[in-house]
Amino acid sequence: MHVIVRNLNKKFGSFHAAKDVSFDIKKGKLIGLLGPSGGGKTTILRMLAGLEIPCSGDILFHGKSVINSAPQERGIGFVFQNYALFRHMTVFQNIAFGLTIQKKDKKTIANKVNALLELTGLQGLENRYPHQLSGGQRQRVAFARALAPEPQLLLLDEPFAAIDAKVRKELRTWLKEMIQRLGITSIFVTHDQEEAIEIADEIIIINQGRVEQVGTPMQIYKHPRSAFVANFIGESNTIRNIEEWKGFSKFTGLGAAMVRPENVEVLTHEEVVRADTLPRGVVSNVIFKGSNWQVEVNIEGTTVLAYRPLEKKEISVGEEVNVVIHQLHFFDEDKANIVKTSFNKSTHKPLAIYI
Ligand SMILES: Nc1ncnc2c1ncn2[C@@H]1O[C@H](COP(=O)(O)OP(=O)(O)OP(=O)(O)O)[C@@H](O)[C@H]1O
Repeated sequence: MHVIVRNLNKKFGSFHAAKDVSFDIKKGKLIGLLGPSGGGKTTILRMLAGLEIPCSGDILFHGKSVINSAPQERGIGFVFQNYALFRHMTVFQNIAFGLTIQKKDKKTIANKVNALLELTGLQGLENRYPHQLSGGQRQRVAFARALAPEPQLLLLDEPFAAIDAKVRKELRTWLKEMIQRLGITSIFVTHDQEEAIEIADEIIIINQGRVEQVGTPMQIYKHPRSAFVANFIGESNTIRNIEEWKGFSKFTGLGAAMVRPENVEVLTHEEVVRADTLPRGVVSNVIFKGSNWQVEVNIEGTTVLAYRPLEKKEISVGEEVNVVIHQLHFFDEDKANIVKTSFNKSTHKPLAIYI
């Protein structure tokens, strides 16, 4: 189902929980609504489901407004974080619930439930009650139950929040494959950036009731539109005084710079060609991360995180080093600027290129 959300507003008393929220979701996409706690993600999901009435704005499914449609008329499946299975019903009865409500005949129900048991890998567990299942199995039942009435849109509210880390990872991959296979448009709420990056086709970043940015995980990581997004997605360094660093005096007046650790190169005394043209600092921490070293360097009072390849010489705390900043982000009210630096190989003199 193609979903269009236009200028949705929701107030709870004087509190503005959703502010002019707009986005489009193409059919079959898996979308992550990502943002800090209290940002308004669940409120947006509930408005899509018809469980919360917006103060203004519109929601279109297949190009038709559903703003006045009741939840049961919207063709939506729901999966919540706390399973919300019926405790007194077996797995079979839980999955069959929506079909029973629709008054489908017994044979149709049995066929559908059996197909879903197979799809979700729950065969053999159909006669168990929820308390006889693991957290991961319960969440699969919740998923199968939501799918049974063949919804056109699946809404998942923190579906993995109550599940331990290892099973959670497995379930994420499972869910992504399942949704791809079924081609059902799905929106899931999470405040876990890793989860969103791993499984979403597109991410909608929500903060303080507003859409901060919409894009693929890669687009958002590489081109964050605001300092908030840059800090929320991935690791980043905020450098407030970069104009005081050697070679960066031309960046006066641009405000804080944001730099990703992979764009900071640490050079030891032996590796540097012209130390006098580059910022200089002292290594304050080194952590072995399996695939690289995480190095923290104190430069002009700011601690900067950098990644250092394992094939390079090991660095020690207290060592004096130089750093090359390959890319920086600066944010204005309504504009994001990326600055790539190109270095003269023999002098290391930075030449700024704005892109
Ligand atoms: N029924 C309500 N009455 C009053 N305030 C509400 C109501 N529902 C939500 N809110 C407020 O709206 C804001 C957004 O809540 P919402 O649950 O949508 O955020 P969220 O991003 O989903 O957060 P979380 O990740 O913690 O679930 C919060 O400040 C919340 O307290």
